[in-house]
Parts: sequence; structure tokens; C-alpha cells
Amino acid sequence: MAEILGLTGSIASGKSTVSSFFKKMGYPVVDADLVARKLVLPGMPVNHKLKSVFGSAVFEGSTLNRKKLGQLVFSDPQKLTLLNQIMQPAIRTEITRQLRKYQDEKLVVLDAALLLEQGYQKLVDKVMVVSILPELQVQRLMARDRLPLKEAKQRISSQWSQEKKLQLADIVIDNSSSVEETQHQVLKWLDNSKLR
Ligand SMILES: CC(C)(COP(=O)(O)OP(=O)(O)OC[C@H]1O[C@@H](n2cnc3c(N)ncnc32)[C@H](O)[C@@H]1O)[C@@H](O)C(=O)NCCC(=O)NCCS
Ligand SMILES: Nc1ncnc2c1ncn2[C@@H]1O[C@H](COP(=O)(O)OP(=O)(O)OP(=O)(O)O)[C@@H](O)[C@H]1O
Repeated sequence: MAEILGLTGSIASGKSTVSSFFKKMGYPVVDADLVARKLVLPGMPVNHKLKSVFGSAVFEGSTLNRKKLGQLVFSDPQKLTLLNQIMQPAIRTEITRQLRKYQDEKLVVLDAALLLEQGYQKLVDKVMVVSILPELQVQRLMARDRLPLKEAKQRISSQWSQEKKLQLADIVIDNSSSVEETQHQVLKWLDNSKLR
């Protein structure tokens, strides 16, 4: 049986950065964001559902305009709840299917931004939370997604607080200094857990 590591953290904390270390080392990674992107492609049932609920204003033909849907849901908690109700059951089904595929590996990583909010920790053996100093988080989010401060703060507050996530962590990786320092913490955990 594979050890399943749930990887999460607040928006722009550095989950993708940590996830890329695992990928480079050859560990399989189930990426909930990638799963979500595939589920909304034209022709998929979730795509139709989103169009009927949110309307053609967030679509170009049958292609979802992610930027527009993001602006809509991250500024309106009720709409975000609706989006989650539509997408999360399908995301859960697909990540469960993918995790099963890797059951003979030594370690498999589930990278999911909403791991704790959606109760996906039930699918994993250990929870790794990537933490970051709040001021750096805002800076990195604004720079990466070219967002003004107000929108960056809205997105951060649409998820559970870091404090709440850290309380549920088995392993904490601090990504407030260099990428190399973060990688060093991940390697140390792998060595201590005899997974490398
Ligand atoms: C709203 C959407 C279209 C915006 O797309 P966009 O390309 O602008 O942003 P992107 O997908 O890169 O998300 C950026 C970050 O926002 C955060 N985020 C995404 N979805 C959510 C959500 N439902 N609730 C809170 N935060 C979220 C995550 O930290 C994510 O990494 C997109 O995020 C989406 O489809 N979200 C729903 C799918 C989902 O729940 N994904 C998370 C998998 S657990
Ligand atoms: N240690 C670091 N030093 C400087 N920049 C970093 C560091 N780690 C990550 N970054 C940058 O910060 C931004 C956020 O990192 P990343 O995309 O890995 O976060 P994330 O948690 O996956 O975000 P999201 O929740 O939005 O998917 C990216 O632009 C990334 O290049």
C-alpha cells in the first residue's frame, strides 16, 4: 500500500513549488487543480452545469473563461459555495480513482488547495501544510496573478485561515525563505520517514 501524502496550504503559499519537488524526484502526484481543469473542458457534464448556473457571461462559446468565473466567485461567497457544490463531488470521484491507480507505489502525493476545507484528509495518511508569512503571501499572489491588493485579500479570505490549516497539519513546510531552503525541508522529511 502506498503512503498517501496530502499536500495543501493557503493560496500562493507554495504548494505547486513543493509538488514540483516530488514530481522531479519521480513520485506520482495527483493534482486536484489539474483534475478541476479537465472537468470543465467543453463537452464535460460539469461544463454544461456551470453554463446553466453561471450563464454565458463567463463562457466564450463552450469554453469557460476562468478569469471571469474567478472574479465572480471570489467576490461573492454564495457563488463560490455554488461552484464548490457543482465541482467538488466530481473532483473527489476523480482524485479517488487516480489515487487507487498508484496504490503499489511507495509514496503518492495528493496536491489539493481545498484538501482540508473539503475533508479530503480522509483520503490521505498524512497532511503536509505549506506555510508562508502573511505579508509574503499577499506579495507573491499579487505578483503571480497580477491582482490588486483588494482582490488578493478577497482570495486569501475565501479559504480557511493558515492558523486553522496548521492546526490540522502532521508536517509543516515553511516556504517563507528561498526555494532551496524549502526543498531542504522536504528532503529532510523524506529521509526521516525513510521514503527516499
Ligand atoms: C474559479 C476558477 C475558475 C478560477 O480559475 P483561475 O485560473 O483564475 O485560478 P486557479 O484555478 O489557478 O486558482 C488559483 C487558486 O485559487 C484557489 N482556489 C481555487 N478554487 C477555489 C475554491 N473553490 N475555493 C477557494 N479557493 C480556491 C486555489 O488556491 C488555487 O490554487 C478555478 O479556480 C476553479 O475552477 N475553481 C474550482 C475548482 C477547485 O475547487 N479547485 C481546487 C481543487 S481542490
Ligand atoms: N520560496 C520562494 N521564494 C520566492 N518565490 C516563491 C517561493 N515559492 C514560491 N514562490 C512563488 O510564489 C508564487 C506562489 O507559489 P505557488 O504557485 O507554488 O503557490 P501555490 O500554493 O501552488 O498557489 P495556488 O494556491 O494559487 O495554486 C509563485 O509565483 C512562485 O513562483
